Amino acid sequence: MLKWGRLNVSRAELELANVLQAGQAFRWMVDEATGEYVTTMKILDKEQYSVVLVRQHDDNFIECATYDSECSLDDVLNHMTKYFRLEVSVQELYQKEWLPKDSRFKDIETHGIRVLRQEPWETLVSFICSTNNNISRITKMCHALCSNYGDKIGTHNSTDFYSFPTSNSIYDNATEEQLRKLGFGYRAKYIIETAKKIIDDKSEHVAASDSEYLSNIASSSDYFTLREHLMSYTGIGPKVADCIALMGMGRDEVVPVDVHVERIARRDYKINPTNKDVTALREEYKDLPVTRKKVNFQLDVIRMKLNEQWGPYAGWAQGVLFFREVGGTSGANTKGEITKRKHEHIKLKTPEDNDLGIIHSPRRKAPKIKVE
Ligand SMILES: Nc1nc2[nH]c(O)nc2c(=O)[nH]1
Repeated sequence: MLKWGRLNVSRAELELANVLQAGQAFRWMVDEATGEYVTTMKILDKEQYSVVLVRQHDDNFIECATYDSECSLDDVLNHMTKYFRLEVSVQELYQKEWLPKDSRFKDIETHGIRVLRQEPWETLVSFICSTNNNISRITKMCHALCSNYGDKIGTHNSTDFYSFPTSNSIYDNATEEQLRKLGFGYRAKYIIETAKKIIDDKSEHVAASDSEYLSNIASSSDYFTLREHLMSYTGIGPKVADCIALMGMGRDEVVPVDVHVERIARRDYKINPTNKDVTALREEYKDLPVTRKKVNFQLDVIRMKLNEQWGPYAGWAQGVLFFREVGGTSGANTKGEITKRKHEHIKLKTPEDNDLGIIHSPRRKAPKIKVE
């Protein structure tokens, strides 16, 4: 029998549907009959994964539970408080940080969007999968990694749930050919090479796990050193590195810039990087060889200017605008299907160029894609 515990949080601060399956996290499955979201995670600092459930049947609280009898309800609630970053009030950020600095926020609702604090290793691999990809396919890849190379942790309503595989498990068991067959395309090579490099890095730094190693790097590095390090892995460019820093390492000020954010910056903020801006950045990065090679200087000027515009939680402001810009999302359900759907409470827009491929017309019927 599951025991559910409550976390007091309003829908304005957290709307599960808009946060768990909208481009930040890719392993939550929704049970459409009950509205419960299910995944596996390492509760607090436990080594093992547990099956975790969350639901939101009230406007003022969410409920959380686990099948893991070794975890107390308090452990689950403490863990989920950290995962959802409930110490941060988005309403307060909106009123005190964003609105005073940026009058455009007058017309912007936050829709219960907040930035998650996910496991660094899982975030890193998920965002390697996100390159030139859409949410359906990223979700499918993350589930395929877990069911092929992770450990079975438990079952909920006849659906099996797996751990996210370690770098060792991926490197020892996966081949590039297998990953290609599972639908990873050119990212197959990136994942295997990154797993290998993390294994080498971990052994050099005596870290117990992939995430511990990455957390140590994050906590001892400033933003530029961290990004330089993340971009030293195959398949990680500046946008992916920034997503990992923001959503997997708690770097709240970081603004990932992709086509959507570039469009917002140029269209709504009239940010058009000049040669002078670019030259200044080139000078700043002269001792960062990976950054110099991988960064797109124009986009990096945009990153910097949006960071200045929105302040210490600029990454959260990006999350709100990113969500608004892309308009729709996709997520897995516990029947093993991935379905497209519109965001909660917002109107859909017309798609233009969209590398996440998640804008869709409200009139078009959403296709169902099987998770293998
Ligand atoms: N909030 C954001 N979510 C994302 N998902 C994804 O693939 N990119 C982004 C992003 O830039 N922001």
